[in-house]
Amino acid sequence: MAQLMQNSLLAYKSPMKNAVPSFSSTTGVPLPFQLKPDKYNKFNRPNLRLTPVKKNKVYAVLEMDKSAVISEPENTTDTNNLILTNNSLMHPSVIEVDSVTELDLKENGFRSTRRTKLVCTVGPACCSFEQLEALAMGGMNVARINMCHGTRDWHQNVIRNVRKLNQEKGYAVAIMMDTEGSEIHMGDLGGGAVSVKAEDGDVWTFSVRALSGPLPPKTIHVNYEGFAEDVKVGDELVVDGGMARFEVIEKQGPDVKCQCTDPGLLLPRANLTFWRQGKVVRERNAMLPTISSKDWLDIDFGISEGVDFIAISFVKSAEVIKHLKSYIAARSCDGDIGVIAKIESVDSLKNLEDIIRTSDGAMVARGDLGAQIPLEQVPSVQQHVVQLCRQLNKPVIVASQLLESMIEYPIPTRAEVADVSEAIKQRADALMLSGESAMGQFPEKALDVLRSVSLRIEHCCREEKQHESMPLRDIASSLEDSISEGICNSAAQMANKLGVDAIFVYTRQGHMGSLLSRCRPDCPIFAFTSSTSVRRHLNLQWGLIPFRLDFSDDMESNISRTFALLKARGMIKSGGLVIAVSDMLQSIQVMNVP
Ligand SMILES: Nc1ncnc2c1ncn2[C@@H]1O[C@H](COP(=O)(O)OP(=O)(O)O)[C@@H](O)[C@H]1O
Ligand SMILES: C=C(OP(=O)(O)O)C(=O)O
Ligand SMILES: [K+]
Ligand SMILES: [Mg+2]
Repeated sequence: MAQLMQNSLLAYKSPMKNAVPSFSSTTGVPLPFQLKPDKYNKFNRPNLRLTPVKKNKVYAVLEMDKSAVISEPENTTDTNNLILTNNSLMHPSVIEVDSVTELDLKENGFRSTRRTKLVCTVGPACCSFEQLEALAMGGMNVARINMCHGTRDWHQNVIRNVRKLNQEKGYAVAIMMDTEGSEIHMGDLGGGAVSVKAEDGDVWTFSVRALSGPLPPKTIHVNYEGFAEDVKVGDELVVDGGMARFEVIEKQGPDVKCQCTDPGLLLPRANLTFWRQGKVVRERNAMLPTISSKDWLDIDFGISEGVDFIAISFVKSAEVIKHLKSYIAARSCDGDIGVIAKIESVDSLKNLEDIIRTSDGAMVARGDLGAQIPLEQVPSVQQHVVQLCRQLNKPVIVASQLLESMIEYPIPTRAEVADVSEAIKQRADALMLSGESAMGQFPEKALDVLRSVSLRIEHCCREEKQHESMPLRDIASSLEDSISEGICNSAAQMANKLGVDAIFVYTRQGHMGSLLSRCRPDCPIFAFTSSTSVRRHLNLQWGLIPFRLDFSDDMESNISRTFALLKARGMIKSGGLVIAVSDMLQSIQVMNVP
């Protein structure tokens, strides 16, 4: 017995009337089972749909609406048996794509698909399988887990839920693990409180003592041992970039007494910075390793769980990224975990280009960044990082406070919508939700705002031909890379000039896919890869619609097969103009969908 999964596609090869329909794959590997006549007898049965294709050797494609069980033949000489030789039966389908993308392509046509990718931080408000599925349906491309919070068991459960979603529903949601980093932060609040109010004039104790049991009132634990020695009376203590402020009034050994000068809410594990004469103080804490010993354990956990990306907090230099990348290469079996540098400190800005060049992507982590540089500089730093990442062909995420008010309210402020629009106009690869999805009241609504604003703004930019045509630097370091780069740049240029409907890219490692995404062409890019892991990685990049598909070195047959498979599922229509490129055949093909 073999299980035919929902949406399985079978290529139907026997056009003869009343003949035994035989099924084959391009690989032609026979499977050791057959379909009983009564199971397939009538193609108009609700669970089988036959779409004629009449192209090359594929005459039709069968689509399963429901799962079906195929049994071993009772009599192998029975010529009425349907011979299934399609290896795709072992996968959910020949071409793997999730139902949301499929429906979007069917209903809206492929030109109107969303180009900006969406990252959701997973927290208590969205961690169940059903909640994660709702986010995937709402457009989540990447799920981020923040190792600052929660236990490893909790995170493991989230990772498994996302993986199940991908396996069972065809999604390619990537998992990004974000490290805690070793900057100074507060501990959990006493009694499991979600927040406490610091009132104006109140005196609080910030202590580095290991406080066991319930915390005394108005006491906060600080994770960095040198804290009590490094601060001075008169220093300003800023919580979470200004959510509350204190002035250091007295030092008592491990305890630091501080008076609240700006009342506000204290949240568990909020970041702390201390300022002296208008500058962030970087005493010994500047010497703390970027990756703490706890972070290394989390990284080992991430590697063993097979996360797709690891985001490193408070990166100061390219060295740490290099180190982590070689650590991962030595330990992970397929070595395909991308390292994302979080740009959130003064030090990261000093070494920006080196850091980005060494990483597999970057995040403009505006939360902590805004606590380390004057707030009015954050927008220009964001724009600079976004542009630099595009030049260096690294995906970039704009993060933090995009829809902060939606933690509590079902609609965003107009200013938040304007901020989101600006990031979309800058053509960042991805936008990220933090507290909005992790612990807010309206995770799905917040995601929906990002989705609908992205669609709207992208559409406007295309209509008004508003986007800048950024001259792209040459980045290739070998002749082969140079050829790939040239092909992608030209293909994107042609696509814009000819007004093609889509670019198809057959990309084994994802490199050609990302080079095309870097050009930010007017049309969407259908990226076909045989690797499920590459497919997830491509899901962080602007404009790419990643499909999993087995393909051969024969581009002619790859393309006609892709057309047949996509047409059979209504994802493309005859007559559309397509440009195809691949990393096997160094050429650009322009053709109409037959
Ligand atoms: N795994 C988790 N468990 C509990 N709470 C979480 C978790 N992840 C995120 N949160 C909550 O969501 C808020 C926003 O998430 P995030 O921006 O990632 O963290 P932070 O505010 O620490 O920078 C956190 O402050 C925390 O309250
Ligand atoms: C994304 C950020 O990092 P975290 O949420 O881990 O502090 C940030 O600081 O903006
Ligand atoms: K973090
Ligand atoms: Mg941060």
